[in-house]
Amino acid sequence: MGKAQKKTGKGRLDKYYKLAKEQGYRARSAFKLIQLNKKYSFLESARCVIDLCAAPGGWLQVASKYMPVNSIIVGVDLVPIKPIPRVATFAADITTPQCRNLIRSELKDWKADVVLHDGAPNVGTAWVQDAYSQSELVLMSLKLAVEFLAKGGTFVTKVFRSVDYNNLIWVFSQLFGKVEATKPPSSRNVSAEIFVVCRDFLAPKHIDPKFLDPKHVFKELSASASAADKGTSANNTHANVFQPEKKRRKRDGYEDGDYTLFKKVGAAEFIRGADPVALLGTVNKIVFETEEEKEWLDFEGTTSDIKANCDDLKVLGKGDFKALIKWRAALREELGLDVKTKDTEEITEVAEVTEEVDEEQQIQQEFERIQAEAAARNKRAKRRANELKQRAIQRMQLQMTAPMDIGLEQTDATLALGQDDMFDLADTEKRLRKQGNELIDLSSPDISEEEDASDQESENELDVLDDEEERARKVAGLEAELDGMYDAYQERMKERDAKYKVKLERRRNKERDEEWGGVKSPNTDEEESDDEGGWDKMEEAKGHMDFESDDSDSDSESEAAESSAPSRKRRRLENGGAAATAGGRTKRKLVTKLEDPKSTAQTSRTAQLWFSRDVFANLSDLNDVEEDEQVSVEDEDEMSVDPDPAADQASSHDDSDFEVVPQEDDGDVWDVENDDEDDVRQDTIRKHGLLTAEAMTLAQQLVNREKTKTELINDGFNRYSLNAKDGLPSWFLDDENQHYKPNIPITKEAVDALRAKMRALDARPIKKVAEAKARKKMKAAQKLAKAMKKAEGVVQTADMTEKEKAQQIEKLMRKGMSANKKKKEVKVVVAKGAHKGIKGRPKGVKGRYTMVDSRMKKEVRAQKRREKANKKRKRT
Ligand SMILES: C[S@@+](CC[C@H](N)C(=O)[O-])C[C@H]1O[C@@H](n2cnc3c(N)ncnc32)[C@H](O)[C@@H]1O
Repeated sequence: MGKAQKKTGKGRLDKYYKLAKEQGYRARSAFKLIQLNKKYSFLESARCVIDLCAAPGGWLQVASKYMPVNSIIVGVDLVPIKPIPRVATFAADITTPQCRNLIRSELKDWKADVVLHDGAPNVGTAWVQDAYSQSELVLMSLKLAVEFLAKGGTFVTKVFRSVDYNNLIWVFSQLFGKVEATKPPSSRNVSAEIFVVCRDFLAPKHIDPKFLDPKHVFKELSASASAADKGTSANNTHANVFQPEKKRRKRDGYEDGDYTLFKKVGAAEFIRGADPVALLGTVNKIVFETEEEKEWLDFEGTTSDIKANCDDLKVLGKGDFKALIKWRAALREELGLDVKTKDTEEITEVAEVTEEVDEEQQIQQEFERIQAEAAARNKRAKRRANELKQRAIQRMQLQMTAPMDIGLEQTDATLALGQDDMFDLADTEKRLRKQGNELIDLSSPDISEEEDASDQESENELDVLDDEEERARKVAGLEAELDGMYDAYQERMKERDAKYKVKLERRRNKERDEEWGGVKSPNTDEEESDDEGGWDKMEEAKGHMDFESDDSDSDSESEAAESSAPSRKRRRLENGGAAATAGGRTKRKLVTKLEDPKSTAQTSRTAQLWFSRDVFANLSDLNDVEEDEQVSVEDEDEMSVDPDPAADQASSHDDSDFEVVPQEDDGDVWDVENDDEDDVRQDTIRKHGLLTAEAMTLAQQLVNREKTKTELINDGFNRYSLNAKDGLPSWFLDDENQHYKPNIPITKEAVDALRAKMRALDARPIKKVAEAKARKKMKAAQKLAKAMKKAEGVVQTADMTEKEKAQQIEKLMRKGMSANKKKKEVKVVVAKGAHKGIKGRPKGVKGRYTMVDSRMKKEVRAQKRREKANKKRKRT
C-alpha cells in the first residue's frame, strides 16, 4: 500500500482526496484522524505518539500539526515513509519483536500518550482472509500499545466489522476505561472499517497473554460463533417448516460425514419422534417401509394428500406441513400414544402461534398490497390528468384549443376518478334523497335488520342504475356546458380578433368556391341533379339535417329569441326528444320554402325569379304544392318521417300556422341550403378567379378533358361527404371542418398558373398610386384648359399686335403645359472627402446640384426625430 497505491480508482477522487491534495496531506486518510481528534481531542495534549502502520504518513502529518511543538512522534510501517519534520520513522513489521525493539530504542524511557493504528493488510487476498489479518494486526498493535502506552493513554485503532469485532471490543474494554467505536465522516460508507477509540488506559501490572493472543481471542469467537450458528440453524429448521417461503441458503456446508443431498426417514420416526418439526425441516421424504408403517397407510387420516406430502417434503408449503402435523397428532391418538404430552402441546402451540402470526402477517401484507395498489392507481390517474392538462395547455399555447378545454378535461378526469366535482354523484343522490325522491326508504323503522340487508343489496343495484343515469346526465350536462363555453369563446375571438370575420368569410368562400364552384353552373344544376341524382341530393340531405338541427333550436318562439349559446346547450339536453319533433320540423321546412319569396329575407334571388315566373301566377293553392313537395322530400329523405300526418295536414291548411322560422346564420359551416350561394360563388370566381391550387387543378382537368363532370361529381361521394353531423358539438364540427377534408391532388401546372396569376396581381399598381396619377393628369388637363381659355382671350384682344399676342399665348401655353413637365432633379453632393471645402462645381457632377454638409444630414434627421417625439408627447 502506501505510496505505491494509485489514486485514480473510481470514487477515489472524492472531496477528501481533493482536500488532502489541497492541504498537502499525503493521504486522504489524514482527515479520518483529524475528525477523530476533533471528537476526542487526544492529540493536543499528547507529548508522545506512536503511529503503527503509518505509511505514507498522512496521520503523522496530522499528528505533527496538532501536537505541541517538541512532541515525540514515531511512525512505523512495512514500507519506508518519506521524512516528515519532527517525526521519526522507520520501516518494520509491527508483528515482529524487531519493530518493538526499534520503538523502544526510539522512545527510550518515554511512554506514549497516544498509539495510533490505521493498519490494513495488503489487499489481494479474499476479504475473509483480509478481515482476519486485520483483526490479527489490530491485536498486534494492541500488544505494542499496552507495552508503550502511559496510564490513561489513548489507543486508536481501525477495525473491520467482522465476526471478530465483538471479541476485539471485549478485549479493549478489559484494558481501557472507555471504549468507543466511531466512523468518521471521511471514512467511506462502503468501507467495512470502523475506528475504535480506547481511552483511559488502565495499565494493569500484569496482562494475561491470552488477551493478546489471536488464537485465543478469535478461537473463542469461532467456537461461540459456531455455537450461535448451530442455534440459528436449529431455529432455521423451525423457520423452514413454518415459513418455507423464506428458505435460507445453507452456507455452512454439509454436516460432518453427511455427503448426501437426499434424506429419508421412516414414518415411525416422525410419528414417534420428539421433534417432528425439526424433522420436517431437514428430511426430503417420509417412507412407509416397516410393517407398522405400512399399516398406517390404511389409517383413514392418511389421505392421498398426506401420502403425496410425505413423498417430497421439500416442495411443501406451510399448509401441507400443518396437515402433516395434524395427521401425526391424529395417528398418535389412534395409536394410544400420549398425545396430550407437553411436547405435542408445545408443538401445536408453536404451530398455532406461528399460524396466527402468519395470518396476521398475511392480512397485513394483503392490506399493504391493497393500499399500494390504490396509491398506484391514484398516482396513475393523477398523472393521466396532469398529462391531459399539460397537453391541453400545449394545445392552447399553440392556439389549437380554447382555455375551457382544460377545464373540461379536468372535469373529465375527476369524473373518471369519481372525485368531488360540481356534478358529484354522491351529493346529487343525497340531494335527491333529501327532496324525497329516494327509491328506497332506508330510514323506515319497520324494516328489520335482515330486510335492511336485502334492501341494501337491491339499493346497491338501483344505485348502479342511478349512477349510470346520473353519469349520462352529467356527461350531457358537461357537453352542453362545453357548447356554451365554445360559443362564448367564439364570441370572444370575434371581439379580440379584428380579422376573425374576414377569416371566417374567407373560409366559407373557400369552401363554396374552390371545392365545387368550378363544376356547378346555375343553368345546369337542376339537370345535373336530375341526371346524376348525386351531389345535389347529398347537399339537399345535408340541408335537411342542418335545417332540422337548426329547427330544433326553434321549437318555441322564446327559444328563437335566445342567444345561440344557450340554445346549443339546450339542444344537447333535449337531444332525446329530437325525434318527437321531426314531423314539425319537416312542416316548417316546407313552410319556409313556400313562403312568399319577396317577404323572406333568406330566400334567394334565384328562387325569387323562379317564383315570379308567369307559370306560378295562376296557382291558386300553394298548399297542394307543399304537400306534393313534402311527399317527394319524404321519399328522398327517409330521415324526416312525420309521425303525425293528420296534424301536419291540418297545419298545412291553416295559414296561421305558417310562420317563418328565422334562419339564424350562426356560423354553421355545414349549412349549404342557402340558395343564392351558387350566384355568390360564380360572382366570386368571375371577380377573382380560382384561388386555390385544388380548384385550379380541377378546372384544368375539366378543360383538358382529363376528367368529366360526372367523374367530379362522383368524386364528391367520399368518406368526407356523408357524415352524420347530428348531435356533434360545434367545436368538434369546426375542428373537423378545418382538418377532416379530402386531400384533393394538385398538379404542377395548376400551381404554376396560380403563381403566375399572383405575380400579375402583385405587378398591378396599388390603388393609391393609380389615384395619384389620375389626379395629376386631371390637374394638368384643367391647367391646360385654363391656359387655352386665356389664350382665346388674348386672341380676341384688339389692342395687341400679332407678335405680342403670339408671345403672350406661347407664355400661357408654356405655363399650362408646365404641369406635365418633370421637375428637374437636383443632385445632392455631400461635402466630405474630395468634395470637402471646395468652391464651385464638384468634379464629375453634372446638372443641377446642391452641396450639403454631412452634418446637415444628421442634423436634419435629428430634427425630424425630435419633431416626431414632440408630436407623440402632445398626443399622449
Ligand atoms: C491505510 S495505510 C495507513 C495510512 C496512514 N494512516 C496514513 O495516513 O498515511 C495502511 C498501512 O499499513 C501498513 N501495514 C500493513 N501491514 C503492516 C505490518 N504488518 N506492519 C507494518 N505496517 C503494515 C501498510 O503498508 C499500509 O501502508
